This record gives sequence, C-alpha cells and structure tokens, in this order.
Amino acid sequence: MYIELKNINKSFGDFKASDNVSFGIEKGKLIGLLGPSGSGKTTILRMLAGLEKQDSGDIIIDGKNVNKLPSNERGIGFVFQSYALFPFMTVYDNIAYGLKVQKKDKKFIKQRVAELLELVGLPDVGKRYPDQLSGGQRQRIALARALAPQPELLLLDEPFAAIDAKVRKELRTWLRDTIDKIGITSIFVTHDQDEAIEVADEIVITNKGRVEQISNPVEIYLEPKTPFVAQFIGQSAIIEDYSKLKGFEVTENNASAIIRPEFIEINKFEDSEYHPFESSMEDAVVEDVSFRGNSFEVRALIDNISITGRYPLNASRLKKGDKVKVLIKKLYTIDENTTNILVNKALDDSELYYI
Ligand SMILES: Nc1ncnc2c1ncn2[C@@H]1O[C@H](COP(=O)(O)OP(=O)(O)OP(=O)(O)O)[C@@H](O)[C@H]1O
Repeated sequence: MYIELKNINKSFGDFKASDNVSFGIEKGKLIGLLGPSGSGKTTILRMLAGLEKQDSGDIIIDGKNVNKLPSNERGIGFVFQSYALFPFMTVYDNIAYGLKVQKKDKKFIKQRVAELLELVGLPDVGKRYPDQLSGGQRQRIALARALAPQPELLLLDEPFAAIDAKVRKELRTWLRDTIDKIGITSIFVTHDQDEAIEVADEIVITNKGRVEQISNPVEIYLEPKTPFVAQFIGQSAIIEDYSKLKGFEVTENNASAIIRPEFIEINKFEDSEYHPFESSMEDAVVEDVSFRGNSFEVRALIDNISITGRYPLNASRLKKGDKVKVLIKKLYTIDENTTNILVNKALDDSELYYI
C-alpha cells in the first residue's frame, strides 16, 4: 500500500473525531471519503497533510512513517472547497507560488505553469485575477496550483461543493480524467454519494469517526457491510418490522429492514390483468408522485409503512390516493452490526422471476 493509516485516534476535548481509523490506498488510486457532516472526513485529510496531529496511530506514506514530518515535507497537494487562490495575484502567480517557494528558476516556472494551464484546459487565463474567473475555472486553477510542485499525494476537500449542480457534474468527469492522465494518488472528500460513486476507484465510508466500509462503488452499493452503509447509500426506506410483509420470515433477533427503490415493483392493475406474483403483493396507497425525468418516483403506504419506488413513464399515470399493488422483491435485514439480503420467498421458490 502506498498510503497507510494505522489505528488513528483523534479527539477534540471529549469528542472523538477519529476512532481507530485504519485503511490503505494503492499508488495511483483515487479514493473517495464519504460520510455525513461531522463524521470525521476532513480530520482524516488534515492529519494526512500534517495540519493536525493524531493522538495515536501511524501514518505511512510510501513505506515511511511521517508522524513527525512537518506538513511542507510530506509532498502533498491540497484543494479546498473554498477558493484558496490568492485574490491579489494573477492566475500565473498563483500557480507559480509553490515553485517560487521551492526556489525554482524562472524558465522552469514559466514552462511548468504553461504546462499546467494546458492540463486544466485554460491555457489563456494566466494574466487574469481569480475574480475574473468562474467558480469552476477557479477550482481548475486551484488544482493546477496544488499540482505545480509535483506532489506525490493530492487531497481534495469537497472541491466542488460551492459550484452549481451542472458545472459540478462536468468538473467531476474532468477531475477523474485529469487525475487519470497524471496518475497521482488522490483522496477526495465528499458528502455527496453520487459524486463519490462517479469519481472514486474505492470509497471509504465514515460515520461518527469510524470507518464503516472500504470497497469499490459497486460493492458499497450491492453489498453494504453495516446497517449504517445500507441506510446511507441509495434512497432507503427503513422498516421496523418486516415480519408483517408477505414473503418474508424473520430469521434474526431484530425485525428491522431496509428497502431500496429498486427492490420493489409498483403495479396498478386493471381488473382483467394477470400477474404471476399478484398474491405475493402488498396493497398500498399512493402518497406522492414526482417526475424524475426517466421515471416517476412514487411514495406509497403499506399499512403504516412508507416505501419509495420507481414507476415507468409509459405505464398508466398514478396520482395521490390511488390504490396500487407492491411487490417487494428483496430487502436488507439489519442486525446490530451486519446486513443480509433476504429475497421474497415467493420469488426465491419460483423459476419465473429473475431479480
Ligand atoms: N479543531 C477542532 N476543534 C474542535 N472540534 C473539531 C475541530 N476540528 C473538527 N472538530 C469536530 O470534529 C468533528 C469531525 O469534523 P470533520 O470536519 O472531520 O468532519 P467532516 O466529516 O469533514 O464534516 P463536514 O462534511 O461537515 O466537513 C466535527 O464534529 C467537528 O466539529
């Protein structure tokens, strides 16, 4: 592993911001640190960068323990959420700043700045000041500035949080491509799961200072290892007692479960229609319908259990108060520390249905 955090603990007074955090990163990978606000993501970045000192535990970069190494000797580039550019310096001088500190010669600096402006796709803005750039352009320049001294590790703390949704999406793709081009090991902090899923090779999920799971985005989604991850990822409905649902038997002490929109099928049958699993469906009443571009999102009540699912555009329209039939194909059971997938018994026993 290129970067290793081993049993890191950090408290601020009584508050434990990092609770025995351990994970490793392979060289050249882009890691997403994803978790709710206050879960300790920024604290991890700051300790890696040497801006904060852990109470215990080790940070290893490229086989070397950096616990005692000051921030400026760790070979790390930083991009923050707020525009960290110096407002009174031109773009050129902003990018050149780290190189001047390193006392590189003028010719080298000129060439390196031109190269970086080209890399971030803004070759002609060198003479401008930061306030003459859009928010997205400023963050591109912030990345160029962080990369100028050729760091070994790039840390990005919610770099696109202050940028509007459409540009943010473009910047994500751009960032992924740019990082791939230079092959730098990077850690990206976000609380936006779409952003993490789109950008990261691997995602580290944080909660209350602890690491809940480290996996690639697909695994995080399909195989959540803890109840927290199962709830946090995707649009999940939490059910207190799934024993009341058709097709599920409670197998553990706890009867709570999580249902994701893609686990259910919402049907509105005309009298004559036949569906092989109709007898395994729950009766529900539509509470809310919202258009989501390629489908409708429908919230419905099964007794007093609220679930959310998708409904195709080409099916007959649904509205609040409509009676529907809901097939729950599977759910995640949640016990104290684990989650398991439970498939509806009717579907599991049948050869007709592919989940
Ligand atoms: N210097 C500090 N002094 C006291 N408490 C701090 C300090 N730095 C962080 N904390 C606390 O530690 C907790 C974790 O903060 P951190 O910034 O790491 O979380 P985060 O997951 O990055 O959150 P966000 O997404 O809101 O930035 C928070 O409750 C925060 O208030």
